[in-house]
Amino acid sequence: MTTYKVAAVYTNEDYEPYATERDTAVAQLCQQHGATFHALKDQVIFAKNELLGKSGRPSKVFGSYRKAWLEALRDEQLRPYPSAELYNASNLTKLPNAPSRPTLTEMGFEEFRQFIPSAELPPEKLVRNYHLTRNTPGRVDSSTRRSVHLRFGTLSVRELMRQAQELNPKLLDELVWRDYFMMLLWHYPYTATESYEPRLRHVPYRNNEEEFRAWCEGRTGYPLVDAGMRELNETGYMPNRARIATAGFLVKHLLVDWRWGDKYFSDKLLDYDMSQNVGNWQWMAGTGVVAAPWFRVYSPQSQLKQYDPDLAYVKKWVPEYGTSAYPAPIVDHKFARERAIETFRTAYRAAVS
Ligand SMILES: Cc1cc2nc3c(=O)[nH]c(=O)nc-3n(C[C@H](O)[C@H](O)[C@H](O)COP(=O)(O)OP(=O)(O)OC[C@H]3O[C@@H](n4cnc5c(N)ncnc54)[C@H](O)[C@@H]3O)c2cc1C
Repeated sequence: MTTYKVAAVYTNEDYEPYATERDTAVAQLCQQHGATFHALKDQVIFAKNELLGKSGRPSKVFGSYRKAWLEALRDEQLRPYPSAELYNASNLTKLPNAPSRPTLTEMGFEEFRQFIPSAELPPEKLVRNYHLTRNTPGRVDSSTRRSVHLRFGTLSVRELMRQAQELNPKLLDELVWRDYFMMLLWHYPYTATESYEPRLRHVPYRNNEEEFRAWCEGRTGYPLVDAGMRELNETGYMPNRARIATAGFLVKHLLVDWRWGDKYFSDKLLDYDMSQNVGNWQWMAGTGVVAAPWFRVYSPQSQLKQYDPDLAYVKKWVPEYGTSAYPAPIVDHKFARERAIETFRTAYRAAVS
């Protein structure tokens, strides 16, 4: 600002609390220097205030939000922006004495070889079958694997939405969830670190560190949970069905605060996105703006039978399953289920009275 005469600053809007604060500070700086500041919509189809309920607040029912989303959708909203054409040498002005762009190493990144799915649109066949395959973590083509690209903007959400709109409404639904959680985080930034549901802010979690470590390392003796955690540790990815199983198990079976799990996922997931992670963790814990009922405790064994009946997923990530090297269950399901319901119920009732 002091070196160049800046007329305007353009950026894409970002809803994370830190980003909101940062952009507010930059906007103020621009104002002080007579430059205009423009934060534009790019990462979502409908921005934070475009689809509010009658009360002027976000709807707390996903079905109502989805209905409004679908009704408001116009073809042009799913058209890709011509950014590749506009971003060319003749459109860019070279600043005299401009500092060179820092390299990734200079920014503190280290090289780490890891599988990254293609940034192209997923194959048509996969998208057509998505509703049939999405809950089978043992298949490599069970879901699109595009979350990391949506996270970093290396695939346009508009293009993926358009493909989903043409080929598979279930996939479109999942992408609408993404818009929804982004909007919720902007309106309720405190939910990044606090339960939305005030009656569940004082659940006496056990937070047993040894059990937490066993969960992190995939040593709980529940194979679907262990497979998910081991895949996460090794690849930085975990299929949605396994995220549900591992998150539910941590909060309900082990009674560990959902924030511990949220933090662990944030350290490990390549597609980590605060709005999606917090939204989903609070959903699983029963504490969110939208949430599964707090008394719902999934059985990890029933989930295994339902979603990995031939053990394809488990065999891939937990090769010692079925041998004496595999640990016994860290806690009995029936006992843990009753303990979780009782703990949550007591906390809930105490907060109400
Ligand atoms: C506890 C927990 C934590 C999660 N943390 C994250 C996270 O940090 N980042 C993240 O992108 N997703 C997160 N998810 C949502 C979901 O698991 C991933 O988006 C999905 O597994 C990514 O794989 P995919 O691209 O193959 O998804 P697909 O099934 O192919 O879905 C396509 C896209 O739809 C969106 N989507 C799918 N499922 C969901 C969902 N449940 N909520 C919101 N959007 C969804 C994602 O953008 C995804 O890339 C989390 C889910 C749970 C249960």
